[in-house]
Order: sequence, then C-alpha cells, then structure tokens
Amino acid sequence: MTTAEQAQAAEQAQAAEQAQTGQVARAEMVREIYLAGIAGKKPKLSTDLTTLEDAARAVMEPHAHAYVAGDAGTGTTGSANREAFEQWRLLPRMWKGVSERDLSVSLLGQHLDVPVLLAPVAAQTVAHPEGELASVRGAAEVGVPFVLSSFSSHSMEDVAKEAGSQPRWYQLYWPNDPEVAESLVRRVSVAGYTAIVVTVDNPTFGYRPSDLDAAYIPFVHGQGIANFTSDPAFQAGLPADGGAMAAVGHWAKISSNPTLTWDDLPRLRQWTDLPILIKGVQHPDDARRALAAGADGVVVSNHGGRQLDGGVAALDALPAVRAAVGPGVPVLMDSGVRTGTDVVKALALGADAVLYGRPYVYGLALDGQAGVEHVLRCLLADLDLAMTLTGCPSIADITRELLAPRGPLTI
Ligand SMILES: Cc1cc2nc3c(=O)[nH]c(=O)nc-3n(C[C@H](O)[C@H](O)[C@H](O)COP(=O)(O)O)c2cc1C
Ligand SMILES: CCCCCCC(=O)C(=O)O
Repeated sequence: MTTAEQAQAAEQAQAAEQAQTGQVARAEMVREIYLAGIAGKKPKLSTDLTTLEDAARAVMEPHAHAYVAGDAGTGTTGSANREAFEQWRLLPRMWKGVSERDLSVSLLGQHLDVPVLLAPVAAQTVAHPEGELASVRGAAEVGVPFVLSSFSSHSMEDVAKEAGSQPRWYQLYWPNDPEVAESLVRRVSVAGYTAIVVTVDNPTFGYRPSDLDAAYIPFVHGQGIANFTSDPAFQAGLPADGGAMAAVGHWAKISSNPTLTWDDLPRLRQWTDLPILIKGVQHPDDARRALAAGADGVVVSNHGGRQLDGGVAALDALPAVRAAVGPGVPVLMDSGVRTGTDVVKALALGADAVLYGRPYVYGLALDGQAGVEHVLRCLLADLDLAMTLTGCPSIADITRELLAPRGPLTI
C-alpha cells in the first residue's frame, strides 16, 4: 500500500467509526424520553398525543386551534386517514438482531437521519409567537428535516438562519403571478433549501366550517405572508401608498392559482435545479403525470383532510401510487400519521418517508421549540421501539411482510 492509500484507508476507517458512533448516539437520544420515564423522571408535557392535543387546545386561542385542527366539511376524509392506519396490524418477527437500529434513509441523494420530516404548516405564529423559527430549531435539535410552507410567518431566509445543518425543503404554493413565482423559486436555492415541494391539492381553500364559524383565517390578519412581503417582485406590484392591508389584499389576489395544469411544471424546471416533489397526489395516474412532467417524486397526501370532504384516505392511496411509479422513485406520504407504528405502516406500504403535521404544532403551542422537540422525541422513540419490537434493525427491513389486515391471519 502506498502512503496515499494508507492515508485514504485510515480516513475511511475514521469516517466509518464516526458514522457508527453517530448512529449509536442518535439511538440513545431517540430513546431518552422513554428511558427517562422508566427511570421515574416525569416529562413536562404528556407523551400521549390525545392528552397533548387537549392541553394545546386549552392554551391556544380558540380561532387558532380551530384553524390548526380544522378539517374540510364533515371531517370524513380526516377520519378516513386515521381509520386506514387502524385497518392494518403489525406482524412482528423475532430474533432478528436488533440491538442497534439505523433510522436513516437516503432520499433525493440527501442523507436524512430519520424517515420523518416536518410537514409544511402555514402561519405558525398562530400557535406561538416564534412560529417557524422555534419549529425549525426544535426539528434540527432532534435531527428532523423541515419543510417550510410558502405561507410561513417568517421569511425563508430568516428560517434558514435557524435551521442548523439539517436539510430544509421549501413548499411552493405557485402564485398566480409569474414574476413573483419565479422570484420566490430563485430565492429558495440561494437560501440553502435543497428541494421544492409543490402542493397541488389547493387550487382554492377547502370548505372548512371551523374557520368559517370562527370567521378567521390567519392570512387576512397579515400572518403567513412573510415570503411575499419580503419579495422584491411582490413589492413591485404593490400600490405606492398601500400600507399593510394593501399587502394582504395583493397576496389574496395572487396566492392561489386554479389555472395550473401539468403543462406548467416544465416552467418551474427552468427556474431551479433543485429536486421537485409534487405534494397532494392521490390518483396513480397523477403520480405518473407528475413524473412525466419533470417531477422527481411525489407526496401522497390529502392535506390532512382539510381540502376535500369524503375523500380517500392517504394511506389507502399509497400502495397504488407506489405501484404506479415503481420502486426507485421517491414517494413520501402524510395525513393521519401520529405514532411510530404509523410510520412503520406507511413505510411498509411503500413510502420512503413521512411528513408529520398537526402534532408538532400542538407541541409548538404548548412550549415553543422545546414543545416541538418533545413531540418529535416521542415520535422517534416510538418509531425506534417499533423497529426493535418488529425485528427491523434498519429502515430497509420494514417491508410489506410486516403487515396483516385486521382479522385472523391467513398465512
Ligand atoms: C394548520 C395547517 C396548515 C397547513 N399549511 C400547509 C401549507 O401551507 N402547505 C401545504 O402544502 N400543506 C399545508 N398543510 C398540510 C400539511 O402539510 C399536511 O399535509 C397535513 O397536516 C397532514 O395531515 P395531519 O396533520 O393530519 O397528519 C397544513 C396543515 C395544517 C394542519
Ligand atoms: C388558498 C390556499 C390557502 C392555503 C392555506 C394554507 C394551508 O395549506 C392550510 O391551511 O391547510
């Protein structure tokens, strides 16, 4: 071996050792909340999600809680999302050597410590004054990547400064103004975001009785429009003497875009080299069309049941979408994911990773950054334990064989 080869081998050995140590440290961190509980240390916030949501409801302004919790119409899509997870049971396997678990995945060429990202949630200052700044810090602390909503309360640049080294992605609501759309997209890469998630299930706001009864949506009150008010192309379209209300009015005019078709996607490609995921896909043909139009992957989602009432559960749509796009294409899912075992079920049915939505907003409302961290630690501890108990030392071990439909086994 030459000296150069020896040095390279030593470097590789060191990198492998560091990865191993990092992995073990992560597993310990993930389990911290569980081990603390067993050791008799009471957590500040509940580790039970229903209790946590009740506590959040008690501290949040009623209209803010209505906005976060709200579903479309009679809530049947929201209920279907949860029922779909209940239809499946885990069938664990024993003696699979699970003393160490590796929760990491590789997606779009990026290393993710865990197969969970924070879902884009608009206007987070309704839950806590620090909004997305606290959420992204909490996520970074536990190694969870963040997807920032187009309609965030803080600008993408300000959020980026708080994000640490975890990957951050940007969710795009493609505005009905080409100059603003292009300007936003170009800012995304400059601010260090590493993927764009284009949401397609929102050509208009859903029919949400809780918001209508409370006569409240955050944007009308100037919350959730920071990416626009900080944008030069948006500012150029404002009347000179307009003031804050003019910004809200202009935002309302361009923020939703029912004109879009799949033929528009190549235009986005001209503005960015970043990978593009399409969020809100439910029909397998739409997944195929998204890829044909230039997308790199899809997010199976019904927006947490907030858009269309009476829709299919996202988990029920997932296997057909996976089958349509084939094994190598990134497929994420959200809508109804609440626990570590839900994550295992989604992965077993074809997702590469999940987006986690409302629960972290409840953590944010209860205790800012620490609340988000708490909720994520609970989820990841539960996921780590679920992998241990089902016999999965790595994410690749989570396969369809782990699942059985409710009822007697037919194996
Ligand atoms: C308060 C709230 C605001 C949301 N804002 C956005 C948004 O700006 N962009 C987007 O793509 N999805 C948005 N979503 C949808 C989430 O990204 C995700 O699809 C949904 O929360 C998943 O459902 P779950 O929270 O019930 O699991 C929002 C969801 C909530 C609850
Ligand atoms: C016209 C689209 C408004 C979307 C608001 C943010 C969102 O996705 C949600 O509340 O859900």
